[in-house]
Amino acid sequence: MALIIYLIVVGFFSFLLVLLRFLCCPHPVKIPIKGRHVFITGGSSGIGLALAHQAASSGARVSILARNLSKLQEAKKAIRKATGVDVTVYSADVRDMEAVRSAIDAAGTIDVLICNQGVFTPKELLNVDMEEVKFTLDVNVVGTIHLIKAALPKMKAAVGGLPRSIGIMSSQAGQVGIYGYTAYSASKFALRGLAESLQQEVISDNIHISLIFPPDTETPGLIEEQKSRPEITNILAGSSGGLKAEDVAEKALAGIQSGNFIVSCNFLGHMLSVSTAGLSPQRSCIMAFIELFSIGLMRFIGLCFQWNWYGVIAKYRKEQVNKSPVTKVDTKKHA
Ligand SMILES: NC(=O)C1=CN([C@@H]2O[C@H](COP(=O)(O)OP(=O)(O)OC[C@H]3O[C@@H](n4cnc5c(N)ncnc54)[C@H](OP(=O)(O)O)[C@@H]3O)[C@@H](O)[C@H]2O)C=CC1
Ligand SMILES: CCCCCCCCCCCCCCCC(=O)[C@@H](N)CO
Repeated sequence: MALIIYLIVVGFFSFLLVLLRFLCCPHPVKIPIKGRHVFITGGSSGIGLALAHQAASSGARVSILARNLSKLQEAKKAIRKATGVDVTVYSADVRDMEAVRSAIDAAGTIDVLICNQGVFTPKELLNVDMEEVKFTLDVNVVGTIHLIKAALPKMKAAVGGLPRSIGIMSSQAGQVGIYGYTAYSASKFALRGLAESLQQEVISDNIHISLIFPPDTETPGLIEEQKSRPEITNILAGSSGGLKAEDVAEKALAGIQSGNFIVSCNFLGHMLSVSTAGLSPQRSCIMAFIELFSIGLMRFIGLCFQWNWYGVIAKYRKEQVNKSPVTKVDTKKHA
């Protein structure tokens, strides 16, 4: 009897795995980077610089793009010193379509395009002026669209041969909204819509999209951000811990090379990705299997996180009210 139950259970799960393997689209793919052209934006600092180092030491031909030429030259020198590889640098602002187009035309066909540039000014929506909101959306979203539009024709035209990839750097704040990230989260969530639609448009050209979701990562950008980040944002963003730029670069490159659509960088990140899987493509039948059986539990854990976060927000609000005598009197008057 026990043997029969065992066989039924094993048979059911094996059948499910085979079914998922058939269902999961697009199918798994491997994207080699050795000897191929990897073009990284924001490659002069933080995560982009770490990506450039690692791509160069994996034997790729690397190009990096950013605005500041002297920072680019510095990065080039550091990468040459560490790896012996000479990267090509392009100075351009991703907000400027013409500048992007001429950099990408000069670079030649790209095998792996990593749109990693990004800006973040954490502030409550009422404290951020429209200039800053538009700047964030322009660099993070419109800039990424400029890059892809400029690179895609040549990537598509290179028919046959090895698969190509477009990596897009989102953030865990592109999977869940976080206090203080109204503009930033809007920009990072936008990249998901872009990535999901684009994957359908380019799959027939053997081009594969990876969307990367890092937690707080030690970079010059984060140091700058932390000078003015609201305390509540610090606490909420801190829920996912922190990583070094090298670790994020390693996860991102591994995810790109495995052709994963969603690339998470730490354990909570994997949980976050399962709980926000939605209708995004899933190439791995094993991951689909895990999602199928754990999404309910992840939703429960997610609700616990929200409970904790709303508690933090309420506590800070109360402290603020207590600190300000005027508000205190006002509250009493209205009670
Ligand atoms: N650090 C973190 O905690 C996290 C970061 N991320 C994301 O990772 C990416 C990289 O972040 P991080 O390494 O911290 O960033 P940094 O601030 O350290 O570096 C940003 C890079 O982008 C370039 N850049 C900025 N604006 C433009 C522009 N308009 N045109 C071209 N290049 C530009 C910068 O060069 P220059 O100024 O010379 O143009 C620089 O090379 C971003 O998309 C960010 O949102 C996601 C999650 C966490
Ligand atoms: C099952 C549920 C699990 C839930 C886990 C939730 C943890 C979410 C934390 C979100 C952190 C956002 C950090 C953004 C970092 C960033 O992009 C800035 N540093 C700007 O660069």
